[in-house]
Amino acid sequence: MELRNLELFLHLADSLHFARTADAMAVSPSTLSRAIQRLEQEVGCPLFERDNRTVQLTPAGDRLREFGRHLLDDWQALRHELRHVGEPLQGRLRVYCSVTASYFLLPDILGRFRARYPQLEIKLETGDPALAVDKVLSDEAELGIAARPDALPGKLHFISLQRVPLVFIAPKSTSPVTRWLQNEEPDWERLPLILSEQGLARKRCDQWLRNRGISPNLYAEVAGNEAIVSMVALGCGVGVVPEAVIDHSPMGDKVRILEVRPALKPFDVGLCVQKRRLDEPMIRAFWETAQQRN
Ligand SMILES: CC(=O)[C@](C)(O)C(=O)O
Repeated sequence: MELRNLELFLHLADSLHFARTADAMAVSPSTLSRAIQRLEQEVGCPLFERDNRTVQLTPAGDRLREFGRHLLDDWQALRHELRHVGEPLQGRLRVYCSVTASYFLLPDILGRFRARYPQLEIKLETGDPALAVDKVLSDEAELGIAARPDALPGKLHFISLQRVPLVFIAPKSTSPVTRWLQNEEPDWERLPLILSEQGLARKRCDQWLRNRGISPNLYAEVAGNEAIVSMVALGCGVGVVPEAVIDHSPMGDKVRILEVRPALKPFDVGLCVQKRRLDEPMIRAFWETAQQRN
């Protein structure tokens, strides 16, 4: 079956008027008649009932019309898809994450992504991971690495990459805070605390303190977890950070994890993107590369 004949047939099935279809499809009336006859031979039955004044579809014609529309739609879609296969994706993708995430979660995804799409430019912004979800929602970044919020905004897609415990840390060496840590139970009301200024870690810690009726002695509020490790290592106080931040900190061996009960709820760290932007080829390509990891 010739696709061109099918196209002529579909037009005629709508117009039910030979001269109009011949005109609209820029063929002579005899070419149109031959095309329809040919299709009728191929399907083995009449597609139209014609008399001198009217043209009507037969039930077989009706079926062929339905089939033909799907076929042509699929064909168009396939052609569109194939035309872009092999074309290298180009453009710029903005990714936002913490410095820590750029050490341990991003290289694996980014490495595979770069190998596949070398033409794409990645613009990486690092900062407080508490801002990652907002950066993505406000279109300041296409992708972000964040701890999964307790209530994930409906507009966001999230893939988990790693579970990361959220822990209290204290300086290893003797420091002014040591005296508040000598008893089995730290003196929570005196102990200087170094916390994130915002975000999930802060929320979980505030909740933990509240549940135990502790009014904390807040020493510093810090943007980004990396600096919390540094301040704790210097002996300024006790902090709360995701464990991965200690593992990748140059000061990591100068702090120790405090066993607390109940433990803080761990982070589910992953990649987020706006659902509505997943149709964009670059974003989709990154997303698929990230997903293949799991
Ligand atoms: C949320 C996140 O990206 C990390 C790895 O936990 C962090 O940097 O704090």
